[in-house]
Amino acid sequence: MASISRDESDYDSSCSSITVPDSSRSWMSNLSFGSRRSSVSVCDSTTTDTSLLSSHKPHKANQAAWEAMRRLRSSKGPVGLDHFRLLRRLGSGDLGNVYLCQIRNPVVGLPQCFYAMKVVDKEALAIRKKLQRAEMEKEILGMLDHPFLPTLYAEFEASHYSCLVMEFCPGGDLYAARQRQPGKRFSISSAKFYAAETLVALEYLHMMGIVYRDLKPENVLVREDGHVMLSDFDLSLKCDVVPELLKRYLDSNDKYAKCSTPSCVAPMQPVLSCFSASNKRNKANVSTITEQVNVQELDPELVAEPINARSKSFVGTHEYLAPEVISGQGHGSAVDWWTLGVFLYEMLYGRTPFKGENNEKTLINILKQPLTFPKIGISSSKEFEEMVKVQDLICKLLVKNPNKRIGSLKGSVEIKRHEFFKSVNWALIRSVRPPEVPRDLHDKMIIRSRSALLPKLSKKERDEPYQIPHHFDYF
Ligand SMILES: Nc1ncnc2c1ncn2[C@@H]1O[C@H](COP(=O)(O)OP(=O)(O)OP(=O)(O)O)[C@@H](O)[C@H]1O
Repeated sequence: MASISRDESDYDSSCSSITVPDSSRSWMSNLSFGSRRSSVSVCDSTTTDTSLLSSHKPHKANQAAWEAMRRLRSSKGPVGLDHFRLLRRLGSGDLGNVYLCQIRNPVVGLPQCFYAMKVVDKEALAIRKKLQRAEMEKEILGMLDHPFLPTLYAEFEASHYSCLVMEFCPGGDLYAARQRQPGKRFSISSAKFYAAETLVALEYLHMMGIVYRDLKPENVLVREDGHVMLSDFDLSLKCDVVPELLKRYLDSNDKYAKCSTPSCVAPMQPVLSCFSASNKRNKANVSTITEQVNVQELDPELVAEPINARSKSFVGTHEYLAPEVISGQGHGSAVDWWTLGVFLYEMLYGRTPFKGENNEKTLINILKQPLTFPKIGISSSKEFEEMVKVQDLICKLLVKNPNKRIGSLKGSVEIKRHEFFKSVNWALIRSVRPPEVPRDLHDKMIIRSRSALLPKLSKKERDEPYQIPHHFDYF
């Protein structure tokens, strides 16, 4: 599904108009344009800080694609468009086109690697007041260094185009992968795998102060090794995180209570939080709880997620929007836990839980309709047990009140500890064999060549807007 854009951008202060993306179910028209769902955004203000761009990607240190780029940079200086050969278009979105590419002159001693290059027409985006969204995406990509998130290998300008060179995912996205499953539904074990990896990626983003806000199967790409990579950060919210040690008490009802007394450890680094008002309010509430109950002190836990972040932007994808985003009451990292619930539901049941006849009805359903689960065939008692657990988790993720939603107090740890994920070895999740491995399919000649995975550029596509200017050599 394509994301809805009620959009100026999140990062514009002028926020007045509504932008309808060129594909998918739009907020304005309620028309259905196909199987993809578009993202919406209507703003609040945030600034960008390009000084955060990082050139260190420790987890890529031994990777040929990273090394090739490093050697290219050291032999030729700053990387530019001339150093790449664009092979074909992989896809396009609201901001630009993404191309498959290779380094033009292979680096001696290294295999020829594929990259994905996102090309954004800055002039066109400036007219559509979406330039800051693209800038924010670039800034966020530059910060990331995680196995389930894209690596930004290089970024440069070419004429009025901004180009981001990222890791290429040949396995397509999870929306397309779901369509290939029997009944267009993933098995519980496959859904658990994809949800677990996505949760780990969201956890990292939150610790970096990033609220993703646009989780949906279309934005979860599959790498060559079958592990996932979250893509598309143009709707993400970047804010300051204040890591804190949460001193925990077990009250008489065995519920955790958060301490707000001076005995709590001070933030690890002084940061200006734009959300201090809501911080104060939350802390005041908790303080009342701890004073009233009989408590037993437990080991403190580090919480480094933007739990108290608040944005009033209308962003996301209709079927995935959290109630607090629709109502405009202000939202924070809990929106990602809501979308994780919708994501799990869609993977298991082949549809989203609150989908209405049109976008408006979908939004009303999200706010008002209780959550229900369709009946699906269960073949074993083990599967039944798993279904009960995953339904319990989905119920806890799809709590309409964000303050009562799982993850709202301590972030991802609460979700990781849920019974459904009990069998997941979080530390070794990268070593688990994924449900589908594109590389294996390739090796078995089911897919005869790597290019079979990729759409070819038709002449019409070549002539479309956002095209790279003619003087760039494609092939
Ligand atoms: N790293 C990648 N590897 C393979 N394909 C990719 C990669 N990144 C993006 N794509 C493809 O390109 C398409 C457009 O990419 P992307 O979603 O980042 O663009 P966008 O302009 O930000 O889109 P949106 O309208 O969702 O904001 C995706 O749907 C996907 O099919």
